[in-house]
Amino acid sequence: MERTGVTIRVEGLTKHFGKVAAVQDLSFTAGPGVITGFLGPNGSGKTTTLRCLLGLVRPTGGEAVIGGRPYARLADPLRTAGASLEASNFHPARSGRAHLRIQCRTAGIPQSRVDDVLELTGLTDAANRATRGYSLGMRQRLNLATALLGDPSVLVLDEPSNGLDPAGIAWLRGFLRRLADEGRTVLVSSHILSEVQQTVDRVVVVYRGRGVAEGTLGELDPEGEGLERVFLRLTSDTPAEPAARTSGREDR
Ligand SMILES: Nc1ncnc2c1ncn2[C@@H]1O[C@H](COP(=O)(O)OP(=O)(O)OP(=O)(O)O)[C@@H](O)[C@H]1O
Repeated sequence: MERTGVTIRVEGLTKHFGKVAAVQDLSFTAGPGVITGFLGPNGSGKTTTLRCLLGLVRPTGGEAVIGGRPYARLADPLRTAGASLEASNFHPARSGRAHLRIQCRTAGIPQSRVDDVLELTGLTDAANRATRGYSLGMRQRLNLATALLGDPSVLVLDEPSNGLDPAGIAWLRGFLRRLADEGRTVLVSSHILSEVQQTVDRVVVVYRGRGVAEGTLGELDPEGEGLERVFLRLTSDTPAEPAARTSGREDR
């Protein structure tokens, strides 16, 4: 299917929760056909940024837009951007299939998509089981299936590998690659660079709410010192990076 690329753009994004500066003047882009890793340690503002992008949290300043518009002003939001944020609370007695059917009905998406996304995410065999019996990995797959219902051009996935076993992580890698190869924009958050280094093309690294690096993996590690070391250096209090040195402190 021919897709027109849709770019994610975050510009000067700032979000304060009371005295906590969760995100501070963060700017980056994520473009079509590319998997962008959004990386940072716990509490560095990743989820808050993704929530701003999806219109779930109102920024204190700056903007986060999809195809030039805030999520709330997209003409066809579910067909433009699909999201999976943290492990959702599915109704425990409802089957995966029933959950997806309800989502379709609510969003005006044809029910025929349910079987498509079950197949795509490898959940067909478990589709009629109640979600209370789903493992964390199966819940992640159901989250992904839900995000894909509208066949969106943009996918925003918060820690999608959480709960997946090694085979599941390998599957996710190939799956995200296919989605990007179809021309979609894929933004994936993670705690650890080494975890996603085989999956992503580019990374945006945040620390204490601020952007500290953006580029391809090669650009981030020109000296070949190892991505794990680069990540730890960028996201520690060692005064190596100006952005890290000037960032505010907040408590979890
Ligand atoms: N609703 C909220 N109210 C108050 N503080 C919040 C709220 N949401 C997030 N924070 C704070 O903002 C900071 C950034 O949190 P956020 O969840 O965005 O980080 P994260 O990088 O996604 O972390 P993790 O990897 O642990 O999920 C943290 O200090 C967190 O405690």
